[in-house]
Amino acid sequence: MPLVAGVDTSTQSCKIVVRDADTGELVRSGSAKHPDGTEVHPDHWWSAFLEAAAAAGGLVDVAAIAVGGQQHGLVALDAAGNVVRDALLWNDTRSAAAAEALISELGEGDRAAGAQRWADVVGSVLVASLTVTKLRWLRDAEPGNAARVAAVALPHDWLSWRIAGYGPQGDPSAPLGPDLDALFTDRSDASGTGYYDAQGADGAGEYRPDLLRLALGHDDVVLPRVLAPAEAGAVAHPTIAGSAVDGGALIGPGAGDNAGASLGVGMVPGDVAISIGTSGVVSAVAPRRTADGSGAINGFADATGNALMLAVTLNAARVLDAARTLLDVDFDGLAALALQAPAGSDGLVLVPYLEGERTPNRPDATGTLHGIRLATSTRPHLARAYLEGMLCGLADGLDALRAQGVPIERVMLIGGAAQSPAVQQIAPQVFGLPIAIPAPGEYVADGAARQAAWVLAAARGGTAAPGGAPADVAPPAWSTTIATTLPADPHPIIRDQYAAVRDLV
Ligand SMILES: Nc1ncnc2c1ncn2[C@@H]1O[C@H](COP(=O)(O)OP(=O)(O)O)[C@@H](O)[C@H]1O
Ligand SMILES: O=C(CO)[C@@H](O)[C@H](O)COP(=O)(O)O
Repeated sequence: MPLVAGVDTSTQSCKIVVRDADTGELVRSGSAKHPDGTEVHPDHWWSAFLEAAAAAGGLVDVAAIAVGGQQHGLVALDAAGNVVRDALLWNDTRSAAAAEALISELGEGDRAAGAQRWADVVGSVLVASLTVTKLRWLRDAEPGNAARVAAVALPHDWLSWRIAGYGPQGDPSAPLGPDLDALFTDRSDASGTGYYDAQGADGAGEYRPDLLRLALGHDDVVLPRVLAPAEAGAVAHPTIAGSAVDGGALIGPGAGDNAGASLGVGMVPGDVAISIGTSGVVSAVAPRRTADGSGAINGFADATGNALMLAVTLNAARVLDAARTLLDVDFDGLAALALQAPAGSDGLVLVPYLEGERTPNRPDATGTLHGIRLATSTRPHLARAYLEGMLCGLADGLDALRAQGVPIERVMLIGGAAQSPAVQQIAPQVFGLPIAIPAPGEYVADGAARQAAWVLAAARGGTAAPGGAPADVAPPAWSTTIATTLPADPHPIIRDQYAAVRDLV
């Protein structure tokens, strides 16, 4: 019974699951919080990882480990392996103007042409979330830091590198030192940078140094090696994981968190996952990505060789956190209040752009509460309006997927807020579709663990560690338990009144 570990270094926390590689059975788990904010020193991710590993009973006995993580965050390293500044996260909107500038430059002044060109080349129209826009912001706002950039990594790449024992020069927790060439990543996270074409080089994927140079002003930069789906990138340093296992613990390529979740719940074409975590994500796998010039759909890669289409909102679980603070209730209290008000909340509508918005691209927008009257000035109406507004943003994402011709046969609801009974009751009303809710779990970490088991199987098959994913070793067939299936319960009024207000913002 070999054990594998999966890590989710997400926006709000680090979660680790240890599973049986053969059966997928959960053996133990742990988690630790990340600090708030859209700008974070990566050392916090490292200490949260160590704390979560300790809470999970340690990692000495795992034979393989893989890391899923929040996408897009800019981890810019200097030649000594130090970060040149705190990492700018996916939900930091300061690079919105940089995104517009890069779009215009690729379109030679024609925004629509530029937007389509970015979508054609890297799968996505640029918004402030994407790493490439943060590099342009750095070039313009902090030229000294931009000049010092010797490598650009993403949160999951950086954490995998640290687990392998690399890190800043002189740091006792990084015995192998700052070898930048040892950085590695996978297609899914690389595809969210804005300088990686997941379908280029005859489908194998390739970096676009020309786009990196356009953004940063130089391309004298190490980029993490992009591994094949079941390829080991390194062996974990024995002080961190695998010391009790022959040969040490293999480190898998890892994944962007949404690709990790897709692997964790076992998504196939026709499945759509709606994740309500810090981000709201509507995602679907497909054989090839679309190139949506409207920008609503990001054409990323998944962790198995397919494409992963995503519509992402900045305002999801934290909208509900804000409602809890406002109404001074806990999770159950918020759900109970929301379910006391009728569908449509008697016309009270929240457009929930509490942190600006990414889809639609309104980085500077603020939220709006519309339709407030004496009769709707109640705690239940307010609670329900917050829930409905947040879900309407995701329903727009579903429409955008449909508009790209992505088939929607089964919808699964995941992420922290999917556990809310009010979300579970109101989501089928807003989406108008039946919804499957997997048993509560950490699906990004589970996907990473499944990848680790895949890497282990491939290595034992003798063909994939390191050097390439063998076509003959499939991901282990772990099953996902669907805890609840909810029938469609369409209440069109909710989306109709939201649509009437959304564009007034
Ligand atoms: N029962 C619940 N009702 C509503 N929100 C919840 C509930 N449980 C957790 N959450 C919210 O889910 C979020 C964390 O979800 P998660 O998917 O772990 O996020 P992330 O991966 O972005 O860190 C937090 O904002 C938390 O408040
Ligand atoms: O920006 C995206 C995807 O494009 C987000 O999904 C981030 O990857 C953050 O994820 P969570 O921490 O909310 O899970």
